[in-house]
Amino acid sequence: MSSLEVIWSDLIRHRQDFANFHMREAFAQDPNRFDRYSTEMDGCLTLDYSRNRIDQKTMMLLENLITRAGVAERYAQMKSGVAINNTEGRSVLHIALRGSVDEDLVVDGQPIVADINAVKTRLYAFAKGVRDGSIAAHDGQPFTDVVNIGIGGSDLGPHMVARALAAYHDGPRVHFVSNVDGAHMGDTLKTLDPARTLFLVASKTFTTQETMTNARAAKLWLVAALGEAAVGDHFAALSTNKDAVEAFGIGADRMFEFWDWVGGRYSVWSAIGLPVMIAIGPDGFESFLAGARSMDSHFETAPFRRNIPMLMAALGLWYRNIWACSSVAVLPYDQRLEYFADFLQQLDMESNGKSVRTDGSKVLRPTGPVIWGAAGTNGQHAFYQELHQGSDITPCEFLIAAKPTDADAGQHDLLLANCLAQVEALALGRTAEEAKAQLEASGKSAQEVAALVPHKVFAGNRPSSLLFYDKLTPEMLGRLIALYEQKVFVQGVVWGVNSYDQWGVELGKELASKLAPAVQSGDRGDGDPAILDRLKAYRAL
Ligand SMILES: O=P(O)(O)OC[C@H]1O[C@](O)(CO)[C@@H](O)[C@@H]1O
Repeated sequence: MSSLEVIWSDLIRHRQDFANFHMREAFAQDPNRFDRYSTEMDGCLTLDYSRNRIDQKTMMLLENLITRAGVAERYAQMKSGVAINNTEGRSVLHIALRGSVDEDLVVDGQPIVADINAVKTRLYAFAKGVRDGSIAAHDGQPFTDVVNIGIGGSDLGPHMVARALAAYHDGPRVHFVSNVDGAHMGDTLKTLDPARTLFLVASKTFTTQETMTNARAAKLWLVAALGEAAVGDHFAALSTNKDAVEAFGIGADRMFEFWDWVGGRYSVWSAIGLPVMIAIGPDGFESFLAGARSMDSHFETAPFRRNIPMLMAALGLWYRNIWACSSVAVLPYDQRLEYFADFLQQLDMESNGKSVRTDGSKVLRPTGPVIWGAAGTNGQHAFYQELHQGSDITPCEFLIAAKPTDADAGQHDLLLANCLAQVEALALGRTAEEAKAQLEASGKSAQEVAALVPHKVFAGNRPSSLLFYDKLTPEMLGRLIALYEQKVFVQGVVWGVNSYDQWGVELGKELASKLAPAVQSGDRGDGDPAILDRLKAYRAL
């Protein structure tokens, strides 16, 4: 058995030590449990993981697992430009976009830091121009609205970030259209004036069916109102595919490139961040990058028990592989992080939702869990019932700021109280005695008490971690995203998968492209007859 498998076996055996574990007793017996199982970074971000089914031995075994899996070695390879995305023969260097690699790093013969800086200079100049009106619409007047057309990594990152940083917007309004459902574009355009609207076509490949269809729809809408001559002024492209951008009719001066070594779901730090640059300005974007850079350096240098991404990855492995938890709930108590779980869904599930290892052999144990969640307190009134009393155990990751971004009328105190109450309730639960006492105090008869007690008992002992941050600034958001990117990296290395390809998305894309002409023309073509017959039936409706 390999040394890694020995640690896995130790972890499986160690689970039995928790047969009688309850967080209630763990806290009662150890007044220092919070100090023992929490850590902070730069005085602005704390991870409290004390409400988990863990003890010192768990943490020691998980640290061994991560060390033996070669996480540090893999990260060194990633940083030096080794093509760790082996199925696509690509380096993985999104960390370079935030300045976390050597200045003189050369990839495929190119000094990439110089390339990054050159494109960033152009992006910032463009963003500034759009913001101050020096880059104007066809009629010479400033743009008031910017529509980003993209999907997946070319939408989720910038959309989530733009929403999260709403308090810092001082540029034109930004909108995001992703779905090929015409209602998405239609509803967005209804609110806009073509003369004042700039479109950013965001697509790494510039071939994605949804994005190209939506981009053509936007072009038709614009041309119908302003004429063909306006297209050059009202469109820009964010892509790695120069030829396709030119073929669409967007000039080289309006194309902002990025590179094959930036994965779609890791691309918000690149030209794909242009809508954010326009909304909050280049200085704000620099802070966003700086936050991510500080998380990268923390990840590389902090010892395991103080390393926030490592600890979160370790806990995820513990629950996924030893406790067979199939999902993780991400619960930001921050309305502006309402798209955070959607973003993490792609980041985590497209990265680690894999069944084969980098060498093509089958994975040995379950990999990436389902990631889901919603902003608190709304989630409390939707799915928390299941979190507290459902038959599955779902580890929860809570996020909350110490301070609100805007002054409020005391709402933030209530938000914080709700968040802490949930964390507490999940961990401690409510015993039958407590439920009984409460019911008796409310004047219920003995019969009613007996009938209600089973429903009022909360088992507790439900795991959660809490990320407590100072304030949702661009800098903090950069830290949080990089934290999750690094967490996903660590788990991918331990499972032995390639976290940077996404072949699982391809089959559906291929079939949709094949079926599209048949749907459009009604012709059976060479598609699956069963599907085509069903299409005919739909059409007849
Ligand atoms: O930026 P593109 O090339 O349009 O791709 C969009 C998205 O499509 C995917 O390939 C699959 O959803 C993602 O990895 C990517 O972020």
